[in-house]
Amino acid sequence: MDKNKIRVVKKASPTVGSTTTPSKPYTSSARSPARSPAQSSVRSTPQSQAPSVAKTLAPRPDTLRPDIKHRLNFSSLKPDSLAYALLGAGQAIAMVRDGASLPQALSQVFAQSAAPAPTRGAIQDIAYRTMRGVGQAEVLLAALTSKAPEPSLLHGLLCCALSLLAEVDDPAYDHFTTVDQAVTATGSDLSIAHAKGMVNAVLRRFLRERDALTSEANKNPLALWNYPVWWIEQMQAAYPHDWQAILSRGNQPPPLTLRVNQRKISVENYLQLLSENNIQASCIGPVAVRLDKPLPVNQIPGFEQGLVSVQDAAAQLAAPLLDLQDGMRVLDACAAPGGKTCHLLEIADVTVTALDHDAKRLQRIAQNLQRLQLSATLQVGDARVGASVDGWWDGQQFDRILADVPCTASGIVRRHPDIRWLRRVTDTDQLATLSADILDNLWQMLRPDGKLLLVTCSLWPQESEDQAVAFAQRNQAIRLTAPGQLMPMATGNEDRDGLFYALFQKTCG
Ligand SMILES: C[S@@+](CC[C@H](N)C(=O)[O-])C[C@H]1O[C@@H](n2cnc3c(N)ncnc32)[C@H](O)[C@@H]1O
Repeated sequence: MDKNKIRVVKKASPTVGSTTTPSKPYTSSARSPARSPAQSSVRSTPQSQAPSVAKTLAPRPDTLRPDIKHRLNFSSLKPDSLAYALLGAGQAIAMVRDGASLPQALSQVFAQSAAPAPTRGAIQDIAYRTMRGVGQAEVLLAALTSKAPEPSLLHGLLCCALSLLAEVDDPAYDHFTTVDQAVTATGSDLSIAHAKGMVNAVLRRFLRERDALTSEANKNPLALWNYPVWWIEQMQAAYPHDWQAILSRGNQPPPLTLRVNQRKISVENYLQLLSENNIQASCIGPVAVRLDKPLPVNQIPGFEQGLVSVQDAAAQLAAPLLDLQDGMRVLDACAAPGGKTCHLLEIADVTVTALDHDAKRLQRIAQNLQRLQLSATLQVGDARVGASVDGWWDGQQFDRILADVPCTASGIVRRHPDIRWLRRVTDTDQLATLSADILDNLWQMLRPDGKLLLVTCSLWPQESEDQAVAFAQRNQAIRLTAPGQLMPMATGNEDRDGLFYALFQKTCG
């Protein structure tokens, strides 16, 4: 085999880009909260310590710069080469530095290339590996170069190569092959070909001096923890005793956890089906099954037939907390892509309205419902309005409301390692204000004695416990038992993201 060909990556991250794809809309809702109230109804009958470096990771503008829109020229590279994958991953990293989410960036890169599936897998894998260590790569790059490499593609490519070279135990790619292929990738694109010599020199020097350079870089918290400094400080303030462990957990690759659809199969029988397909897995929740090794969804037995969905174990707690009875009217108020909507329908014969202000994301609920052969009313609309004349609500109160409100997503960073670089320090308060407006509006839509479940995937108290306390006070809501702040865990069978749950009941009077 050609030594430069992509070999099977040992630690693939197949969950990326799957049904838990992160949400640029979380960000955009914070930045443009004044979206017009809705609109059409879609009915589905479905069926900073080193300032120079910190600056390079500072918040990006929302619009991609022209050099980021640069069309890559893959034509001189073999489609199954590591050089091809490095060029694609480098462009994706450059786009994230410029404000795109990683899944968005990867889909743009894929749209530009005719890469075969294994190369796409490698591009995605390298991009996610890089994202999990991009703070260190940036600090190293600053130490290895006299000025920031330009254009962004060159910077992104160097970050990818350095991240792969920084892997000491069981590296994904042979280090000398990585250097050779990074130089080939540089030479293949006219916009960066001039820097071939520099790339070669920087990467070879890193290999020679790796230990010294890495230990020097790690004196900088940006490199050591791989989070923006404001994020580290916010974590220290919120969790003074275990902030280091929480930050470290966020840099680990996530597991692939499935929710077994009990309408179709029992957990026991599904585990048996996996075993018959030589797939090792364990049960980590009432209907949560974690695969020992993540797999692309099209290789998961029964996925297309709706036996299972991809959903983190902590997220699987939402639907059961609502204490559903057959025949109830349920509003899932921030519903897309519909993970929790579908779970509601799997556990009871309820009538669900799934609302989201993002029509495109709403389509993903329709796809999920269809795969699972479930049915809901899909509604484009703003959860902050609805009780008014021009709102989307028909005026009939709901028995149950699920409010999985937009948030910073600070509890799910292991799945979305790009989020921390896309957030701004002001996002937490902005999103908390937006969510408070949503919650107050939804409360009017709940029947007396009805229950509302607040969910966030945040670790910041402003979005979670503080929000719950303030909401209960404003609305005289009764607070019922719920898990509260669940910290991200990855020990034994406790393997979950960091979510927050607060359950409220409306008084009858
Ligand atoms: C945390 S995600 C929901 C995840 C979903 N519940 C699930 O389990 O798959 C938050 C959702 O809120 C939506 N959203 C944000 N602001 C909104 C608003 N004002 N009205 C309705 N939906 C909104 C976003 O588009 C996003 O899809």
